[in-house]
Amino acid sequence: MGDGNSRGISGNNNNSNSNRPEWLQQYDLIGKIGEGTYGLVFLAKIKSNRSKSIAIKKFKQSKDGDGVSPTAIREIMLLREINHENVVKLVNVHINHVDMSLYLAFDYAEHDLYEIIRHHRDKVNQAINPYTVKALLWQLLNGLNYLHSNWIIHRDLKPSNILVMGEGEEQGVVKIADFGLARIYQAPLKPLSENGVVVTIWYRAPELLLGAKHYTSAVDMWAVGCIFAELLTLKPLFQGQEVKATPNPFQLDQLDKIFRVLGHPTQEKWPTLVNLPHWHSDLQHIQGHKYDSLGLYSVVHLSPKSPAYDLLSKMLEYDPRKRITAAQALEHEYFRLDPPPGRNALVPSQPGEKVVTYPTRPVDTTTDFEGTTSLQPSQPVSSGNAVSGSMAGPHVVPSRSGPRPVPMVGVPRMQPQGMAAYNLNSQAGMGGGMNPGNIPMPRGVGSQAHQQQQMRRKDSGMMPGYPPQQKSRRF
Ligand SMILES: Nc1ncnc2c1ncn2[C@@H]1O[C@H](COP(=O)(O)OP(=O)(O)OP(=O)(O)O)[C@@H](O)[C@H]1O
Repeated sequence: MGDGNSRGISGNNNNSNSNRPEWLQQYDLIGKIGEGTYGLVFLAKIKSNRSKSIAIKKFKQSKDGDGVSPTAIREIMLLREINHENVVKLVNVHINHVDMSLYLAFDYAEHDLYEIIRHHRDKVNQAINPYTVKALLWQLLNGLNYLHSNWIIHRDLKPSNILVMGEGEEQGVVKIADFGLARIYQAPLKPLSENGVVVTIWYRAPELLLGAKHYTSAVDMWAVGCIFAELLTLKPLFQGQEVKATPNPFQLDQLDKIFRVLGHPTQEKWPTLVNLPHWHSDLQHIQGHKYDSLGLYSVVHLSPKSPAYDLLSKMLEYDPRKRITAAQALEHEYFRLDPPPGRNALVPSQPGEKVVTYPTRPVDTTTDFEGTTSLQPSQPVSSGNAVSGSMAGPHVVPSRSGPRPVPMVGVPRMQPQGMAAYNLNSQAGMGGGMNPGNIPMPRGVGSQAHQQQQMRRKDSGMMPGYPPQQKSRRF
């Protein structure tokens, strides 16, 4: 760890030369890159290696001010063991012991599927090429197969959680983010959905919507099916409207959207359906209404005989016990046909095919780690401190007066057995204090980025301007 704590979690260890916690001093904060259900995500640079970008996820406190429980910390420590090319690496864990707020530092990825899909739909108005779709899907399944083999169910897979590396050695490599956090969220960190933040239900499996108490890795495969369809059509497959005043987790409109496309689930096809709480409780809407299937193939514009359609329909199988697994999906014929999936998903598959340039992440430089302070852009400083374009995104950060010390007391004494202690000292020097202001930035950039991030959170997916439906194709 950056603080030399071999247990792999940093807390209040202060540098003797400074009253700032050591872990903060490893980073130059660039700005906020996103806001999720549980907190804010920041882009930072490691001071000793400015080509290395880090995404720091700060978990907001719940209204009750609950902190991080030992159980949550144990879960996080386990996540540090996870090591796979298609899963985003958790490189550091920091706890502010004063308010028990939690900071997780991950490897940074420039793109995600939400932005890639949006770029094709709203900017270039053209489908994602078949090779890219296949390579993205294969890598997603590869990472998921690894997580499932390690008994980790993601539970919240959606396009914004599927990251894709930008320029560099790993360009075009998929990284699954936010895995395993659902278990940490459960308690004691309460989701901000209780505070009015929108939580996407579009990728939620029908067994969850119908109140299944025990669920399996099949819930992730349902989400992969929805994402696969969205990569093909550039449009979310099942866009239900979330209703707050409804018995959790029952969402009638979401089920309605699913049933319209796939038809009404039957006990014949899904024998354990009758055991699900909401199948019983809502006789009028769920059992009473008989849906005629629109036909999935007509919605995704695939031939019902195509391997792509075959794979998709196996991912969207109602009965979770019959749904295809990640390991089985990787063996599917779709991946054996031309074009085969590759490591860099963002290169064209055909010679002469146009390379799509995706925009870099907008960075809101007006928000600091506390998530509240408005930073005033001021004098540009020496170019030696400027962030290089490709790594830092299109925007740079305003100067600001100096670091904001986070008081830290007491580190929880964790004794995780057999855990690889990650020593950030090998990557990041500890010299100097946090100095997020040393990077110049044009005025106004931060607020634009903030607006864009807000838009993204509010994006209901019902935006006008979808391109005309793609023609059927077989691949
Ligand atoms: N390691 C990372 N590198 C780059 N961007 C990241 C990284 N992790 C998350 N992000 C981005 O930060 C933003 C917020 O992420 P976060 O996971 O907090 O929320 P979300 O996935 O949008 O929503 P929710 O928390 O409700 O699931 C997203 O745009 C996401 O793509």
